Amino acid sequence: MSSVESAKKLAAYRAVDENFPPAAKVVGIGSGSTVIYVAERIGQLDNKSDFVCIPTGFQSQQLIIDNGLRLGTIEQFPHIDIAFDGADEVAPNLDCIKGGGACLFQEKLVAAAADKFIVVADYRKKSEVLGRQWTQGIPIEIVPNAYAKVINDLKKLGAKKVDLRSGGKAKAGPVITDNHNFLLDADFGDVKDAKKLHDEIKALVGVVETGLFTDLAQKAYFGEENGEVSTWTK
Ligand SMILES: O=C[C@H](O)[C@H](O)[C@H](O)COP(=O)(O)O
Repeated sequence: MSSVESAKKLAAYRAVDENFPPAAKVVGIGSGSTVIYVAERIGQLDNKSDFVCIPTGFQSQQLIIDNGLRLGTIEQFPHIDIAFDGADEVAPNLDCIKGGGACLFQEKLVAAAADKFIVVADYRKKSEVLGRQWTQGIPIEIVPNAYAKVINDLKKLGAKKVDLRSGGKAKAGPVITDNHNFLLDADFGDVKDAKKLHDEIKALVGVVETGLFTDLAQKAYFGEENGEVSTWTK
């Protein structure tokens, strides 16, 4: 296993071991490559028939099923005890950039419904200022036919570059999210006030949600290159 992969696993296992409430009834499962290990660890619990897991997208749903966990929906269980998720970049105040894997809307829905939101990541995600490590831009989910207007709006707000995320070799044309929307990646450089920028972007007609997660995470676990785990707490 590479050092990055083992860092992800260490962070995920430690986060579950230290935070999973014994009496949990509803648990949010995020998306991405780090959360794979969260689902794996939760799947090793003896009491896994005692709680349901709420996914944040298609991949997350598969993780829940593949690890023998009970699947529920956010419509059935709008109050979540604890949610675990990865991040593309994390600032010391626990503001995050998320959505590198196109799952940001359902991730934010689950995080906002959770009493406790725990971030798991490897050492590359720590950042003094958002926008410095994750340089491809802030992921923004938009209604498809609004893309040209929202690109213009984002440039007026100060974005240096805005890309409509493409499917690359896997799909000609834009990435389609689990909610059948498009994604923009907007490069604002250093993000000094994530809440303010989120509010400005969210106010644009056509924007569904932004990948700026502010005031949501209570603790972040980082797997380090040397095999240790460090934490940041709000
Ligand atoms: O859309 C994807 C999510 O926000 C992921 O949680 C994020 O991209 C981090 O993923 P990974 O754990 O693979 O770095």
